Amino acid sequence: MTRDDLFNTNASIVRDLAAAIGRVAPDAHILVISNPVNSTVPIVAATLEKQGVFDPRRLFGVTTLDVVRSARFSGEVLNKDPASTPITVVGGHSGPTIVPLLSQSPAAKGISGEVYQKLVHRIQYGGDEVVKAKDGAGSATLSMAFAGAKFTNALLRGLNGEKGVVTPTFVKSPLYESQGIDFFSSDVELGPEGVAKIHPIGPLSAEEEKLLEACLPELKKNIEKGKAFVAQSA
Ligand SMILES: NC(=O)C1=CN([C@@H]2O[C@H](COP(=O)(O)OP(=O)(O)OC[C@H]3O[C@@H](n4cnc5c(N)ncnc54)[C@H](O)[C@@H]3O)[C@@H](O)[C@H]2O)C=CC1
Ligand SMILES: O=C([O-])CC(=O)C(=O)O
Repeated sequence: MTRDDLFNTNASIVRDLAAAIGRVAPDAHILVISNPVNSTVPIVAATLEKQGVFDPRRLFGVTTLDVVRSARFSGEVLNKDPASTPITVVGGHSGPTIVPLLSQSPAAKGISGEVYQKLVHRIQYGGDEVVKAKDGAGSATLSMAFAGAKFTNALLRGLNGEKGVVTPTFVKSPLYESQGIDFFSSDVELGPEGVAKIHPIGPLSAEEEKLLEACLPELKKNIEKGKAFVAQSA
């Protein structure tokens, strides 16, 4: 079971929730956790667009668990407290679309070879590992609660006017729009309106260039699938 398999169940639920939000709370900030995030975020956007109330500053796909896993697993490899190994993760939220930028971390940039390959694989497939282990009984409940709270707190700090609150999140983004990929996760500064500034992804290592190459076509498919679902909905 991959996150994309959840599409058939979750797409209509997310669409209907988005339509209700558009009707009764069009100014709400919407934090989407339901999978597949790469498709459900475009579904929310397209639904709100249909209603004429979409504000891209207020819609977020929660990819924080990938950031939490990256810090945790890198910390294990380096034998360091995860708090001291923060990692930016860009792209989307499923397998090959999850691109951890270890080269940008002073602590993790030296990890290489087989250890690097295994670490990246574990970050990309950590969620699937949990889903398999729970064998039909749900997903990463507690760590998602932690990640959801972490992202929500960051957003609330930004909304309250705190400066310099920056974290990766999957938003409507200009970074790869020219390639038909108009949603992307990268570091985003959060401010009084929600999205204040979308940061570029910065310098990549040769390995990360390859990871990004694998990410983009998959992400494009996932986004298009979400949009097509709303276009076909009555
Ligand atoms: N973004 C992320 O990093 C993560 C996303 N997830 C996603 O979060 C979602 C929930 O995961 P779990 O809590 O493990 O699943 P779960 O199966 O334990 O819980 C799903 C809940 O949704 C309720 N539900 C079903 N249909 C509904 C409807 N039409 N309206 C309202 N509620 C409804 C069910 O009664 C159940 O309580 C899944 O889509 C999962 O893939 C989970 C972990 C991490
Ligand atoms: O795959 C799932 O349903 C859960 C998930 O997103 C994760 O743990 O990252």
